[in-house]
Order: sequence, then structure tokens, then C-alpha cells
Amino acid sequence: MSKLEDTIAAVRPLDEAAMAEARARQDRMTKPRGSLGVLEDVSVRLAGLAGACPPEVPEPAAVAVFASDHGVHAQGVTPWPQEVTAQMVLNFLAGGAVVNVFAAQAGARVTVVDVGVAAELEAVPGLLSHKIAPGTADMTQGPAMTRDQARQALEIGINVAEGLALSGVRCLAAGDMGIANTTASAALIAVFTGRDPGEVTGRGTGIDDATLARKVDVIGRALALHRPDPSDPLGVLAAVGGFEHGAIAGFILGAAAARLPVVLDGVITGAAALVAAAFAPDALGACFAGHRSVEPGHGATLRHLGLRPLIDLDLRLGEGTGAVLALPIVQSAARALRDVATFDSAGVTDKDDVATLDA
Ligand SMILES: O=C(O)c1ccc[n+]([C@@H]2O[C@H](COP(=O)([O-])O)[C@@H](O)[C@H]2O)c1
Ligand SMILES: Cc1cc2nc[nH]c2cc1C
Repeated sequence: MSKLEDTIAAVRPLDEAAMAEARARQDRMTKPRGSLGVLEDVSVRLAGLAGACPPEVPEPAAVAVFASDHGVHAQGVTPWPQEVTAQMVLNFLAGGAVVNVFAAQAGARVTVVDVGVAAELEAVPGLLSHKIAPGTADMTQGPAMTRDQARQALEIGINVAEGLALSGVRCLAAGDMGIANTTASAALIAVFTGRDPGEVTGRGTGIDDATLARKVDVIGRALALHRPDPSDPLGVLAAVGGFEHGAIAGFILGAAAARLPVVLDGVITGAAALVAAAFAPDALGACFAGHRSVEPGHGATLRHLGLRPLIDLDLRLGEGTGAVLALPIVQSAARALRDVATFDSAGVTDKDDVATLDA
């Protein structure tokens, strides 16, 4: 079997016994039952992923930013020139982007991966160079990539997740950089959620009404040309995806196979999670939605996947910024499950142990 098939086969459901133990422990912690809300669910899923209660606190963390360019840029779907992708890669490596600053605050490492940036970046120190091609092809003219390239992208992402796990990282976060990639994201989302392009296409970096109408039309034409079959995720990725979508989908599969949590970012990582879930639905057990992006396709994606965003701050940047902001929430959920005293250990009276007047 290939790396992709091996990894898919290694993705297993969450451990029900550990989750039951975590739910029971949450109910014995010195707080009213349910008062940690969504954090209780996060802690239960972390226990299920680790197969232990309490699980280790997931740290240290690392965010991997997958960068690539898009042939569909030629259709005028974004106001930004393609060279900004490469320029931002250099900015990530110099430590000057928003994701670097948020990662410093969260104590997370930043790894930058070139999976298909159009510009030459071979000799750049610190960059993981895995360029499949200098950008995808224009999805309105033919498939964005070959099936073989789609598989390469997935396997690069799996390898990056495995490498970070081997280096001792215990919590992964996913990020992206790619001018025009909200077009490919909306196309993937339309295919996997079955929604119309008009419902799931947004303004990306910021486009006017005329450009938005063209973007929706471009996606509609690409879908009419390829008629992608959602039960063939490799085919969908090849038809309308980006190299970074494939790599991020692989990164999610690699995290799930290694039973490490992976915190997702905005609409691009959400679209990639749809691809990953189409290969291995149980991979969603490892996924935590860091935030909800302003992009309409992202809300639709999270609802489709059944993932609840941990923060909702009108972000629409990408780079992994929303994922990194959510890292302390995921880590705090695990730490609370491990370190908060129980009613018994702290000698605090539980309301259920109080004798009632008529008892
Ligand atoms: O994460 C998001 O939800 C998000 C929403 C809008 C834009 N972006 C970022 O903006 C770039 C793509 O925007 P666009 O308009 O060129 O398709 C790409 O680098 C993304 O990381 C990201
Ligand atoms: C400047 C800039 C920074 C970004 N970071 C992620 N996507 C981006 C798009 C642009 C245009």
C-alpha cells in the first residue's frame, strides 16, 4: 500500500471508554456540572484521541503553513498579484507575519512549507521545499492538477505531520497561504456540501460586487466542466483543489493517524478537512475548529462537518492565525481535566450529596 492508503488505514475512531471516563471526571470536578460548556466536549474528545483519561496536555504545539499558487488567478478572482504568495512566505520565515506574532504569544513553532508557489524559492533557509509544480493549472480550462499530483500533495502533508510528531510536537495547527485560494476552497466546499457556488463563495481578501459575481461564475463553470464526484476525493482535489488543500488534508490525516489533535483555521483548512473526511471520516475526531471565518463557505463547512468553532472574531486572514489563537483554549481544556480538584479530593460538598428537607 502507499503512504496515503497506509495512513487512511491507521485512522481509528475515538476511544469510547476514555471518553466515558472523561465525562464522568468532568462531573466530579469542583464546578457545577456542564459549566465549562464546549471545553468539556473538547476535553472529552482529547481523552478519546489519546485513549486515556486524563490525556496529556497537548504541548508543545506547532503550526504548519502550506503555501501554493493557483492557475485560476488568471480569471481575475482576487485583486492581489500572485507574487504576494512568495513574498508572504519570506515574511513568515523572517517572523514578521501575524501568524508568527500569534504563535510567539501561544508558544508555538511555525513551519513553512512550499507545495506549489509559482516563484523560485529553492535556496531559502528554513523553508520546507516540496514544490509539486509552480502553481496549479486554471480549473476553468482543465483539471487544476493530475491525480498523481493530488496524491503527492496529500503525502507531503502526511510527512510534515509525521515529522512534527517525531520531533516531539503534541498539538498541530494548520495554516495556508495562497493568493486566489478562496476560489478553490469555495469550489471544494460546493462539491462536498452539495451547495450552490453562490451560497459558499465569499469576498476572500476583499473584492467588489462585480468581482464576486465573476468568482461565482468561474466556480460554476469549473464545476460544470469537471462534474466532480464527492465519493472520489482524489478526483475532486485534482479537478478544482489547490496543492495546499491536498497537503493540509494529508496533514489532518497524518495527525489523526498519530492520534494528535489538529486545530483548523479558516475556509481553506475547512475545505481541506472536507477532503480529509471524504477519505477517512474518523479523521474528524482529531480536528478542532479553531475559529469561524467570515467567509460564508466556512460556516457551511463547519456545519457539514459537525465542528463547533472555538472562537468567532470576524477573522478572514488565513496563515493559521485563527488556529493558533485557539491553541490555549484546547490546551486549557486538557489541563482542566487533568488538574482541577474533584469534590472528593478538595472536600467540597456536591449538591447531589446534600440531604434534601423531605429525605
Ligand atoms: O482563512 C480564511 O478564512 C481566509 C479568508 C479570506 C482570505 N484568506 C487568505 O487570503 C488569501 C486568499 O484570498 P483570495 O481573495 O486571494 O482568494 C490566502 O492567502 C488566504 O490565506 C483566508
Ligand atoms: C498581505 C496578505 C497577507 C496574507 N496572509 C494570508 N493571506 C494573505 C493575503 C494577503 C494579500
